[in-house]
Formats: sequence, C-alpha cells, structure tokens
Amino acid sequence: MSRTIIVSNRLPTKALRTDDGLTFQPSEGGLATGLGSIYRADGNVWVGWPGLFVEDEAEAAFVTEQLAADSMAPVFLTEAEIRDYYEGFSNGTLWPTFHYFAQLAVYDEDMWRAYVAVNEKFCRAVLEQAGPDDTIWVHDYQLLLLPEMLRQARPEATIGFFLHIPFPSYELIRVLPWRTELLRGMLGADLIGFHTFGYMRHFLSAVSQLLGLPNQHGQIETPTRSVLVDAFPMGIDHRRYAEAAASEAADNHVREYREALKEVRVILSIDRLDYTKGIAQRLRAFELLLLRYPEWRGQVSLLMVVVPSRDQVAQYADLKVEIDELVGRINAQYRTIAWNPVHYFYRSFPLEELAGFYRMAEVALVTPMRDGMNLVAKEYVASKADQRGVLILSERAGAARELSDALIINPTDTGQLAEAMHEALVMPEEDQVARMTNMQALVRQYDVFAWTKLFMDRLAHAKSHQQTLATTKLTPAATEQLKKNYHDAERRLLLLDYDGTLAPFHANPQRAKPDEELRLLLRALTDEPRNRVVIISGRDRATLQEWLGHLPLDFIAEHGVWLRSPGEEWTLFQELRADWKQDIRPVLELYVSRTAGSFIEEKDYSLVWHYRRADAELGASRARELTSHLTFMASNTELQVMEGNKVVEIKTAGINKGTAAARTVATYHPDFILAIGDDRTDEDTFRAMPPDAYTLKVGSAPRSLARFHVDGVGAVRGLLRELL
Ligand SMILES: O=P(O)(O)OC[C@H]1O[C@H](O[C@H]2O[C@H](CO)[C@@H](O)[C@H](O)[C@H]2O)[C@H](O)[C@@H](O)[C@@H]1O
Ligand SMILES: O=c1ccn([C@@H]2O[C@H](COP(=O)(O)OP(=O)(O)O)[C@@H](O)[C@H]2O)c(=O)[nH]1
Repeated sequence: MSRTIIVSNRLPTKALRTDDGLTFQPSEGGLATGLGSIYRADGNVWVGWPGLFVEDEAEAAFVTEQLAADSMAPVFLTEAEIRDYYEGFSNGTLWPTFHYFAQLAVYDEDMWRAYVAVNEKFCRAVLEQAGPDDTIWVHDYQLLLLPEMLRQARPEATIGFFLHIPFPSYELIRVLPWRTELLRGMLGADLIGFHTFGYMRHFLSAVSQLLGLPNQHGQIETPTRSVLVDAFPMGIDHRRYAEAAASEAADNHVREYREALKEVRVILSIDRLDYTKGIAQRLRAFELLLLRYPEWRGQVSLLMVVVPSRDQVAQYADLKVEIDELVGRINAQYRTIAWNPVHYFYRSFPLEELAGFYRMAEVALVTPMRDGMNLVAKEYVASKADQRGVLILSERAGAARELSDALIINPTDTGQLAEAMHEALVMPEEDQVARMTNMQALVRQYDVFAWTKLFMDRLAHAKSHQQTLATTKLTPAATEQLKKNYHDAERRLLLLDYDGTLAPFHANPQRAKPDEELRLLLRALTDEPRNRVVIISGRDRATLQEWLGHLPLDFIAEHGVWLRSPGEEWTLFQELRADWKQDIRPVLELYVSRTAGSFIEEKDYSLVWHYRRADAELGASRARELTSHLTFMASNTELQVMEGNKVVEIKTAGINKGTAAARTVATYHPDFILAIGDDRTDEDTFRAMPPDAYTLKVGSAPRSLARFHVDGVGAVRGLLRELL
C-alpha cells in the first residue's frame, strides 16, 4: 500500500524534559497544528525533530518508541546542529530574507554547511522510512535542499514540496550567496506548492532569472524533469476548532474569564514571538486607540498571547524585551484598580483555553508585517458559532487573499490600525454577521482536508504529465543495438541539428563556431561512403557555408528553406516570397528598442528576434507579446510564427525541418536513420521520421517525440565517435 511520508523540521509532538521525566505535548506553530489533523490516516508517517536534545541512546530509543506509536519518526539533532542549522541558517538567514527583513539576515558559511548536513541527515531518515511506492511530502524553508537530495537517491520517487512562509521577490532572493543551490534543491520535487499566487509568481521569476528556466502555466521544464508549481492556500481543521469552541470545557473557560473581566470587551492577539508578526506595532496602535478614544479606557482590554519561540536567536530575545517594555508602559499609564489595558501572557495554551479566548473575543487583531498564511485568523473565524466578532487582518498575511471580509489594514500604519479597532468595536451586529458568515463558509469549505486532497491530486497530475512524452535515456544496451543497426546498414542517413546538439550554445550565436574536434568528427563521418550526413539547422545558409561548407555534408538551412548537397549549389525547398519582410521588420525593430539586449537576425526567407541576451523575464514576456502580435499580423497570410529556444521566428508556413527531412528520407531511401536535436524545432524532424528511426533528444530527461535522450553536446559527440 502506498503511504505518505510527511517531512518537516518540527514534529507535531514535542518531547519535554521535566522533573517527572520525559513528557510529550503538542507543538505550537501553524505547520504542526495545521497538518496535525491529517497525517495519521492510512499508515502515514511524519519525520521530524522532536524538539529535545537526547542525552543518550536509551533516551533516544524511548522517544523513538513513544513517537512510533503515534506514527512519527524522530530525527535527533545535536545542540550544534540546532544552533547552526535551525537558529542559524533557517531562522537567522532564510526566515528574515523570506519575510522581507533582509537587514536582519546573517550570511555565514558554517551555518550554510550545517544546513546542508542536516538536510542530508533528514534525507537519510526519510529513505529509511519510505518505500518505493510511497509519496514523500517535504515541508518548509528548513528543508529546501531535501527534495533534490531525495531525487538523487530515488530518481523515480513522487516528491511534493510545500513552503509555509512567503516566497519573496527575486530582489531579495538574489542577495543570498546560496540562491541557486536553494532553488535547485526545491526543483527536486515534482510539485512545489505555495500559499498564494503572489509567492508562486516570485518563485517562478527567481527560477527564470537565476536558473534561466522559463515556465508555461507554472510548468517548469528542467534539464531532467518537468516540475509543476501551484498555489494552495492552507486551511485548518474547521470542525476541530468549531467543536472545541462549542465544547463544555470552552464554556467553562469563558465563564471563568468573564467573571474576572466583568463587562470589559476583549480584543484578542495570539502569535508566536516573532518580529514578522507586528506585535510591537500592534501594541503601539492599541496605545493610540486609548489616546484618541478615551471612551474606550476602562471598557476594552487587549488580551495578548505571545508563545515563546526561537528565543535563542538574538532578534527574538530583543523583541521580547521590547514587548515587555511596551506592555509595562501602557499598563503603567492607563491601568486602574478595576481595569487592565493589556493582559499579556508569555506562554502557550491548550486548545480548549485558546478556544475560550477565540469565543470570548469581540475583535481579533491579526496584524503581521509578513506571514505565509496565518492560521490564527482562520481559527478565530471557525470558533464564532454565533457569527459575532470582527477580524482585523493585515494585508500582508497570506490569509488576506481569502478572508477579504475582514477589516484589511496595513500593519505599519498605526493610525489606520487604531481606527480599525474603533470601527470593529462599534460595528453593527448585522454587519459583523454578514462578514463572518462569508468568511466561515470559506474556512469550512477549504479546510485542511480539502487542501491536502488538492495538493495530492495535483501531485498525481504532475507525475502523469511527466510520463506523457517521456523519453528513455539511451542506455548502453540501446547504444549497442544502435551501433549494430548502423554497421549492418548500407544507406545511412544522419540528420544532425547544430546549436545545442553538435556545438554548445553561446550568448552570441556567431561565436558558436565549430571547433577542431567537431570538424574532424564530421570529416570522419562523411569519409564513410555509406553515410549521408545532413546538418539540419535553423541557421542561415551563409553561416553554415562559411563554417562547414568545405566538408562533404548535406545542408538543410533556415529550418528547411534552403537545401544543399555536397559540391552543389544551394536550392530553395520551394519557390518563396520575401517581400513580407519589409512589413514585419519594423515590428521586430520596435521590440528590439523596447527590450535591451535583444536583436534581429535576418535570413533570406525569415526574420528572427533573439532574446537570449536580454533580461530573462522581460525577454520571455516580450516574446509572448511579440508572438501574439505577429500571429495577428500573419493571419490570412502564408506566414507562420514559431517560438524556439529564446527566439521568435517568422517565416513561410508549411516549411520546417520536418518537411525538408521527410523529403530527404523519401528521395534517399535510407535503411538506417539517426536524427538528433535539442530544440522545439527538432520535434518537427522527429515527427517526420519512420518509427524505426533512431530519434534522439538532447537534454537530461526531457519530454519529446524522440525515442531516446542523451545528456548534452558531449554525449552526442561521444556517440558519433563510437560509430566510427
Ligand atoms: O517550528 P518553529 O520554529 O517553532 O516555528 C513554528 C512554525 O512557524 C512557521 O509557520 C508557518 O506555517 C503556517 C502554516 O502554513 C503559516 O500559517 C504561517 O504563516 C507560517 O509562518 C514555520 O513556517 C513553520 O515551519 C514552523 O514550524
Ligand atoms: O498557545 C498557543 C497559541 C497558538 N497556538 C497555535 O499556533 C498556531 C500558529 O499558527 P500561525 O499559522 O498563525 O503562525 P505561525 O506560528 O505558524 O507562524 C495556530 O494554529 C495556533 O492555534 C498554539 O498551539 N498554542
């Protein structure tokens, strides 16, 4: 049976050392509380850190045994690993960078090494648990390298990755010295999920600009596989929170709190201690509310839960001091014997007590500076059985994309925040009910189970998409068979693309000249009388002539427009017109002037706009624009627009590498065909070949009509050499 192996830094249960020995408690934090409801189904296992430094083997064995009974497998981390990997690289480098607090980020090579080593440790732990049919679901920024590590160990595995925090703009990612390693690590997954479309867009942009891999509708084609990227806003276990809020235990808590607070109205704030949560700004806004609206003094209290978190990281310790001081200042200024402005708790609470807080609070204040999602906002909504209550929500929490019926605020605007609190306190009940009803319907429907199902369905889709047009690697056995067929044949046809197949790409196409090795190789192939070697390229005939014209090669140039046999003149595939170029060229010139680094190549019967040297994102976007512009112009004409590798080409329709290659096959009658290419335009050649032809796509494992793939230019040359 196939199971899901969930992997995250922190397990949903933490082990604690107390005077009575080891005890186990639920972990705080959205990842653990959110996924806690789903992992036990179907024999699934959760691999992660149990939050404790074990002292010896016996203790480790005890913790392992206890957690195994609840489907968890612990990864034990040493104090040094927690310092460098967790507090260091994860929470001192990645967390601030990804939350737009780049000024707090540290860049430390030792911490990076620890991060790599701990990701490797997790990799070993997962491989111990995962069978070949299991699905592996990796979570969050602490484990960005893990998908690729798992991929190396298990090339066929089904791997999903979900990021729980924001993915920031490329401008922040590019600052990280380890940016490409991190992106490559994530791309080991088959499906990469984010909470919002905005985060997903930033990721795709970083992958395009830093790795040069564009995407189509979130599908990235890496040299080895295709990877799907999508947005999945995480939900909560709605029923669990609704039931907890309606429970007798919560009832009792509410009664107890009410007795203490009397008639005072409650604004609630619950977070882990974190500078991303906007806790200090929130306190200042509450202070401003009391200053601007004295009528609320004695009437309203802020009930503020701050859950201890990462307090070994300097900025977290500093924030704790700042919050303590602010609370002290506000309370000292405004408190009376009967009334406390801020009820401040620096500890965590069990679910029933939290449920009591959610139920009792008339206003919830969720005002992070940045937050991947923020589940507290959704838990508050789920807890309001009578639909009374107002949610004030930061525009920069992922949850704001969905909970648009909240009072949406900018958390740095203290004045706006104070006004929102006032507005919430005076909001008519029918308005509250209308807003809360809408939000509840959403939180109920898109709960954590729906979220998981959606992610898993998309993962299955990503996997099946990879299977379509999948090519097999040219194995040694297949190579032997190819060589045998070649040697047995009397009339061999070799159709060889040039750029990316025989010669590596160059930023300046005119520099991709054949080297000595290639010239000798082609010479040797053409020396064999049973061979007919055709260079089949999109390049103009003059360049091919200049570079390779001295060899007894056949040429198919300009994607099938021009043909030449050894020692003969160039001939046109068919009569063509080129007078259209005068209308199209000004359009391409416009795109050149709008896109720095792009340029036009003019061939006899086609025009090409190149953007290899332009900014990757701008180039891709302009290419889409130009394609639709030219397609419009080409409608009702004999012209055709083609997108290739960083090029857009316009030329006469119906002529391509495939039509030209098919004619060569039809006139030459080969009994062995080898066609090799790397580009989209080579797919036309592959399509035109008979089924027994050897068609080879260049690339590590790309999707193609070709039967096989080979890794790169080196592998192509190696194979051709073996034929000699
Ligand atoms: O494990 P800790 O270092 O104690 O931190 C707790 C968790 O904090 C982060 O939670 C995020 O996930 C939530 C659910 O998707 C989301 O609502 C919230 O916006 C995020 O900040 C962190 O991403 C987790 O890895 C931590 O376990
Ligand atoms: O005393 C507490 C306070 C909060 N939480 C939980 O911690 C999670 C916080 O998740 P959120 O997504 O809001 O932010 P994160 O802490 O993950 O950044 C929520 O599920 C809360 O119910 C908890 O378990 N105990």
